Amino acid sequence: MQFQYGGVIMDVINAEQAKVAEAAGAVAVMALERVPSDIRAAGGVARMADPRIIEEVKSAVSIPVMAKARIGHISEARVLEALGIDYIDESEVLTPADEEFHLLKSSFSVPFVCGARDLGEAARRLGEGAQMLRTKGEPGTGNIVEAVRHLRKVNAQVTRIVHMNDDELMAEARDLGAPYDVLLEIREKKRLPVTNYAAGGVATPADAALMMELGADGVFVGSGIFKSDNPEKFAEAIVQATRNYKDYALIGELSKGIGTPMKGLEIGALAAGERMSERGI
Ligand SMILES: O=C(CO)[C@H](O)[C@H](O)COP(=O)(O)O
Repeated sequence: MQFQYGGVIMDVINAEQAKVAEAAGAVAVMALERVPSDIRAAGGVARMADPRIIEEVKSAVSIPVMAKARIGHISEARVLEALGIDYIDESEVLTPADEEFHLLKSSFSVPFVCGARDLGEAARRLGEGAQMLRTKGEPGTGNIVEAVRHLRKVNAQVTRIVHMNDDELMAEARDLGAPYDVLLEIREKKRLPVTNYAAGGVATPADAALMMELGADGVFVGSGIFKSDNPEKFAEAIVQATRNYKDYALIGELSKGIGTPMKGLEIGALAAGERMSERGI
């Protein structure tokens, strides 16, 4: 299953939030225990959500339901597969279970989305069988700067390999730590072979529009909606802004009096080890 161009996927922690997301026009919801800014605040180990909550979310909406498993946590992923979830996010937002190996996603019947900061990470996740990508950004910060950095980087690297000959491509595969056949496919298609949504730090309608402007196929939003002071309004405005990202007058209207966005975090203020995007590379 590939998600539509211009779609928004929203993190939700219960059935009530899932209904808000569906009513706003989200193309899918992501069930998790806490949104990333609350995961940061809580500290400790972040795990797969309670299956009961996942089932409640599944019963509350008719759009696809995703859920997160820890990186390399084969058993969490198998449990989610058995629950009949539509997509699994092998996510750096949760505490990694395995610091060396990602899941062999091609051995599952359920599709996976994975995060990447650059083309090497993206190609490795595709080589393992991911069927959707997302640039990582820095989740739970409400700060778009890392999402911009990662999206620009992946796109620049794709553009670079489109112009390479076969010898150059093999050396690039070596340098990126990327499977050669995945790079061949990207060169042939002149883009990533799967849908790539931007994630991590989208906090306003204009942030979502910026991701589309920079070439994302859609956006993931978690904290930016449910840690704002008006989740319904933010959810609707972010969906509209993502779909109509070139309609700047509309985005201005959507942003008027929308309320207070989530409080953001300066990336430089994060202590060593607090960057979720550095997990699972
Ligand atoms: O991991 C995710 C995507 O799969 C989260 O949905 C996303 O990163 C949320 O970040 P934020 O809370 O900053 O919107």
